[in-house]
Amino acid sequence: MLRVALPNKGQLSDPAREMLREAGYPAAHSARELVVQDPENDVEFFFLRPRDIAIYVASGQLDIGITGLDLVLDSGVQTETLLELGFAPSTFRFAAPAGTATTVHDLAGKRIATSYAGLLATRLAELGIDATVVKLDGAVENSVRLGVADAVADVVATGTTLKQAGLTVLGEPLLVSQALLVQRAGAAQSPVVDTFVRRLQGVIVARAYVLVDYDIRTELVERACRITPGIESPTVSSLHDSAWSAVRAMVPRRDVHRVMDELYDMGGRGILVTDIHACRL
Ligand SMILES: Nc1ncnc2c1ncn2[C@@H]1O[C@H](COP(=O)(O)OP(=O)(O)OP(=O)(O)O)[C@@H](O)[C@H]1O
Ligand SMILES: O=P(O)(O)OC[C@H]1O[C@H](OP(=O)(O)OP(=O)(O)O)[C@H](O)[C@@H]1O
Ligand SMILES: [Mg+2]
Repeated sequence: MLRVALPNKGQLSDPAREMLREAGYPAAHSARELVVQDPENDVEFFFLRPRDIAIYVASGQLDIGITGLDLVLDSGVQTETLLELGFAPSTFRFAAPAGTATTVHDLAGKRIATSYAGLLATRLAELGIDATVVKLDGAVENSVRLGVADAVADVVATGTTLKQAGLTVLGEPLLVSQALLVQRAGAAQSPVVDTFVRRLQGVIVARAYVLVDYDIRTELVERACRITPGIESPTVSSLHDSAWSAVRAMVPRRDVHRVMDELYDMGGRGILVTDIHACRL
């Protein structure tokens, strides 16, 4: 049975469960449980704190897990990334009250609060900055106002929390992070893991692409296919009126409106866009 670690709370928890539900693992949706069996798929889900997941996976107790890149690096254990999952995008950055520091090197000798002490220590060493790390559990942005630190190193997504705390980012991001599916470094290849990865990959592709169908005059098919090349090659079908053909292709969701405009300008008509619910490429 495949043993999978899932985040039990926090920013990763809901999107991880949603992705697994879309991948055909509805049992993973039972929130607030410690362990959930999914006999149909021969999988056992363990709900764990997000920052502990890399530790369970690296130790070999669990086969694979969903966690964040920042949490993996912070834990200092060795894991292998099987898949970037595309959710919980964030950066890890220094921030300080405006006017108190202009470059990251102004942080030398200062107190920096973080809940990612391992990651921060690594980055400070790489930057050659000698500073005091103040380890906090969360709500790190409050630490400067409350006088326990001079700056913070924290997760920034929209920047709203930093702004509320009156802090300004300093320097470039120390890390760009997102949710990952990880396994133990050096784990042997396993068909059960491969199936799990393929299912999640199917969800990622289904989210990133739409299916576009359109009719085009037959002499324009070649030109139109250059706009919608698809993954392998678009499907071209003949219509009852042989002057026209029908084309079907997968198109990146973010490009779809530009593609529709270009097809329409070229004479494409009956352009239909459909969501993809699941796929295997
Ligand atoms: N506002 C956010 N937007 C997107 N991703 C985020 C955000 N905050 C945290 N993350 C990411 O989510 C993952 C887990 O962080 P989260 O804050 O949920 O866990 P935690 O801090 O260990 O737990 P908790 O906050 O419940 O104590 C990390 O990879 C982090 O980068
Ligand atoms: O840039 P933003 O969109 O404002 O998001 C960033 C905030 O989100 C996370 O907080 P979380 O809700 O996990 O609370 P925590 O600080 O207690 O971990 C993170 O630690 C930041 O505080
Ligand atoms: Mg948090």
